[in-house]
Amino acid sequence: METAQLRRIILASTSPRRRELISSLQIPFQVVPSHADESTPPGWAPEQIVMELAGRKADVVYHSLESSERDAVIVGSDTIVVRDGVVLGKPQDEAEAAEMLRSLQGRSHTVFTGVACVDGLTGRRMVDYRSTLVTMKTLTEAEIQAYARSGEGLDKAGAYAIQGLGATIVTGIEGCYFNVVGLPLSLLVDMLADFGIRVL
Ligand SMILES: Cc1cn([C@H]2C[C@H](O)[C@@H](COP(=O)(O)OP(=O)(O)OP(=O)(O)O)O2)c(=O)[nH]c1=O
Repeated sequence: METAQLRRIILASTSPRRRELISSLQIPFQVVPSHADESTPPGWAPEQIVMELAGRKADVVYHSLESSERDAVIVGSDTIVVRDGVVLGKPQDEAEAAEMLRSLQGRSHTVFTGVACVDGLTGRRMVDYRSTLVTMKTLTEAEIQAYARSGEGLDKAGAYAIQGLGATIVTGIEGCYFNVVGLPLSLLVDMLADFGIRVL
């Protein structure tokens, strides 16, 4: 019997989207919310930001584990939206959500998600990222206001949710869809395989 299959996965996240996405792997996992500091110095490249924050989220949970809980691989993840080199995180309120949508509509932007896996037993880490190009249709001011008012984008990077009503304002994507929703599953599966966890 492969001992590898006995390893647990801990998702270091408060995000219901990530929980839902990881559940599609059909392997058992546990969720432990991670409250890592999410500030980064100015001037960092998008991929550097998301890999650092994904790593921090996984590390916080790794360091909180009792020694008896260590037979696990801890997964952390972070998503940002980047338009013309400007990093957009989550909007503070409806007004900022509308402002973000105004800057994203009628053009393309890139969504970056970092993924970190930490071996709870050895502390070995692996961090990587994916980027996806998203094109949004041209929106009227009334449509921007209506979407912002829906509240759907308030806890999402870039103030929209491609998996929700936001699907109606996205005209196309290039790259991994799941990366936009917050967890690039094909990347995660490759990383987990490196830690001895096989999905297929
Ligand atoms: C662009 C986009 C982002 N998002 C989400 C993914 C992330 O959950 C969120 C970006 O915030 P993150 O800080 O990456 O994650 P989080 O705070 O939701 O969860 P945690 O740090 O505890 O893991 O935006 C969507 O759900 N749909 C989208 O279309």
